[in-house]
Order: sequence, then structure tokens, then C-alpha cells
Amino acid sequence: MTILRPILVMGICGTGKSSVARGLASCIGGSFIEADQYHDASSVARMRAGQPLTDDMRWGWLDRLADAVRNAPQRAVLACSALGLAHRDRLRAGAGALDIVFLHGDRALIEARMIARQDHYMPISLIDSQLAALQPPDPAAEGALWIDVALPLPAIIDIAADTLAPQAKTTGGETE
Ligand SMILES: Nc1ncnc2c1ncn2[C@@H]1O[C@H](COP(=O)(O)OP(=O)(O)O)[C@@H](O)[C@H]1O
Ligand SMILES: O=C(O)[C@H](O)[C@@H](O)[C@H](O)[C@H](O)COP(=O)(O)O
Repeated sequence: MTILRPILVMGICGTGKSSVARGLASCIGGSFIEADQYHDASSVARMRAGQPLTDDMRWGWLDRLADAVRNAPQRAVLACSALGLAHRDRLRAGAGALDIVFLHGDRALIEARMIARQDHYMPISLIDSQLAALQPPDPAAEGALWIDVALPLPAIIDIAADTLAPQAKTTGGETE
């Protein structure tokens, strides 16, 4: 039996983390984990008010996420911004080594998608602080697959599944 690494789908707000991670988990028989659901209420209120989180507000959140990844019944597929190297290191400290899908793209495109997105607490004004905090993951050192979000969602999911879980994709399951 092969031990597969959990998958982190990361990027700034509006890049499609939730959409890609949900679709990828469904495609490979993994467990989708949505980081937005692990914030405490004060963090959500702060972002809703247009204030970025500080690292002190992020550590506990990242630790809860690492627990969720470790305890996932199937291969975890985590949608989480994980903008900085220190944030990813914190996840890895609790959850072990990760495969990474890094969603990146044109700022204007991402902004347009955030404007079109309904019912989300994250204001468009936080794009700038997200970009300032972003430390793109090194493809070699961190094992990160970079995908341009200009691609259609099904194509992004296909590339990620083909690269990170080809057997699960073709067999419809992870056990072997
Ligand atoms: N590849 C894509 N092409 C077109 N629209 C997309 C794509 N990925 C995501 N979207 C849309 O963009 C918006 C932001 O996606 P979402 O998954 O909420 O991003 P994030 O979780 O990174 O904030 C949503 O309305 C989603 O339906
Ligand atoms: O989908 C989004 O818009 C983001 O994922 C957002 O909801 C997330 O909660 C923040 O990114 C907080 O975390 P950071 O400030 O560490 O990115």
C-alpha cells in the first residue's frame, strides 16, 4: 500500500482553492477540508471588516487544520490560503509532508471572480494584503505544482489529479 501525502490547494483569495479542492477530492476519492470553516468568529469578523489576519491569529487556525488533515478518513485535500512559508511549515509540522497545488493568476481576473462570488466574508480590498503576504511555494523544494487559474476549472482539476493521484483517478479509489 502506498502512503500518499495530503494535498494542499493554496493561493490568495479568489483563486479557486475551494472549487478546485472540492472537485479534486471528489475526483480522487479524497476528503475535502475547507479552511474557511476552521476560523474562529473573531477572525472572520476581522476579515469581513477589511482587516487582514496577523500571524498570531493564524497559528491556532493552522494547527486545527493540521489536525483535520491528519484525521481525515481519506487522502485529505485542503483548501487553504497558506500564503507564507511559515504558514505551510506550521501545517507540515502538524500534518507531515504535503503535496501542493499552487493556484496563481492575473490580479484582474482574480478580482473579477471575487466580485462575482456571492455570500463570502472576504472583501475585495484584502487582495493587496494577500498578495503582500504571499510567498509562492518553490516547485522543487516544496513539491508544488503551479497552475494558472485562467484555465477552466475542470482542466485545473484534471491536471492536479493526473499529476498527484493518477491511480485514484483511473480506478476511482485510493486503496491498493
Ligand atoms: N478556473 C475557474 N474558472 C472560472 N471560475 C472559477 C474558477 N475557479 C473558481 N472560479 C470561481 O471563482 C470564484 C472564487 O472561487 P473560490 O473557489 O471561492 O476561491 P477561493 O476559495 O480561492 O477564495 C467562485 O465564484 C468560483 O466559482
Ligand atoms: O477564500 C478566501 O477568500 C480565503 O481563503 C479566505 O477566506 C481565508 O480565510 C483567508 O485567506 C484567511 O487566511 P489568510 O489571511 O492567512 O490568507
